[in-house]
Amino acid sequence: MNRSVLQVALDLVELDRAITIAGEAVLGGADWLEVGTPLIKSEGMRAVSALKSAFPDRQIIADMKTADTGAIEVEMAAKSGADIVCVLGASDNSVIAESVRAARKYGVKIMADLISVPNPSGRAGELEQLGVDYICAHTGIDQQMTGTDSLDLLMKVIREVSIPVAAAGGISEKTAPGAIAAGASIVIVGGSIIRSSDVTGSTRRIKEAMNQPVPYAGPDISQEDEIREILRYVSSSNVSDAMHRKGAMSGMIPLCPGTKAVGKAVTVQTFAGDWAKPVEAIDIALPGDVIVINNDKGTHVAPWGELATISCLNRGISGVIIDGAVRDVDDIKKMQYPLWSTAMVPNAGEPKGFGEIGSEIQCGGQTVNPGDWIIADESGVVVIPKTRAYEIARRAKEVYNTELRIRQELKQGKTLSQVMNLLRWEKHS
Ligand SMILES: O=C(CO)[C@H](O)[C@H](O)COP(=O)(O)O
Repeated sequence: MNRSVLQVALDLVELDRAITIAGEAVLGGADWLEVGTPLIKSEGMRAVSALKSAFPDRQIIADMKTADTGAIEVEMAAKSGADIVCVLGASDNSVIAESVRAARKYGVKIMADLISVPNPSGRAGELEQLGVDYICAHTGIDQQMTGTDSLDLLMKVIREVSIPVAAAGGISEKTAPGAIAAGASIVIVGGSIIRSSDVTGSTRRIKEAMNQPVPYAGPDISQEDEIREILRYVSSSNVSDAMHRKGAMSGMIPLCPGTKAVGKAVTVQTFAGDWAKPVEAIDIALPGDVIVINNDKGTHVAPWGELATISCLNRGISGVIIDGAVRDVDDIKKMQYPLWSTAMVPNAGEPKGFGEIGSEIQCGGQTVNPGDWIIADESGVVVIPKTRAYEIARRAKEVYNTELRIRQELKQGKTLSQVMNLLRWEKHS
């Protein structure tokens, strides 16, 4: 292969949307079109034949992820119009050999996907010996969320084979030049194109980036900075979706609607409005943190007010969440400080010094540990366990991007029910 190829992966579940998006991607310069595994599972082989009929001059890749019955699956895909059939590189050699035999018989090519292969560089060489036509160095979507890097895998396998290698897994305009510089002949892009509100523009930008290969220097920000960057633009609702509806506090009212807080939790347990520990937490918290307080169900007396809020502003604390009451509401509203509470009351407590800073607490019905991430906006407050914060932030970004595309389709006149094909996907008992 002389020139690098952009393969757009149509990882969708609706055929009509896949064809529309494929058309937009082709306008932007997509060379090859992949019928993604979710589309094949949802629509079957008719998705392959429909894509081939709609785009007869493009190579159509059927991402079957075949793990058994290689000959049957390759025959089905080939007879439906696929030019290349994707099988799992981790499959037994007998499956690969049968797939290759069937591919030769029906005049199609085999791409072997290295997803989850324990020894990718060794296996890539074996797959070449078994006769596959392309190797795909692929980091799966769930793996990407935990921070696995697809270009690391590409670099491990590229020198092990002489057949063309494809790079796949979260590739974007930023990382595509690195894939080409590392030697990929094919760059496979799904999410960065199909979830874009401007599919044609995103495809064009990735194609242009592929023409300027630059060695990949690894991620340019730390995981913690990436979490903060993502949480600043996604919403608490996006995060709740990413957490399968877990993590939302109940009864939290934003004192200053329109404000947002994002940061790591500094937890405070206090009792009956005792404001000593909440106020001491301001000195312990770092700029960008969020103070999360449990006032042990006391709503008749407030552990927080205006002066504490001024102190928080001065220290750069990102926000305050109180399972309990706040007072001096008018003054805090003037400051437009990000604060959520379950109640308001004028009574102040006493600074007695009971309670604890930095222990596990309950807040709005959720368990919060120090260092857990908090995102709070007008819809409410969501707590993200620190052990999954990177993964959840990246999944929330996927939710956000998916909604960008759906919003675009709504603007074009479709109803939400039509875009989501609700009637088809209703749950059957
Ligand atoms: O095969 C796939 C998932 O199993 C995807 O098609 C592949 O990972 C490319 O999509 P993305 O760019 O979103 O990772």
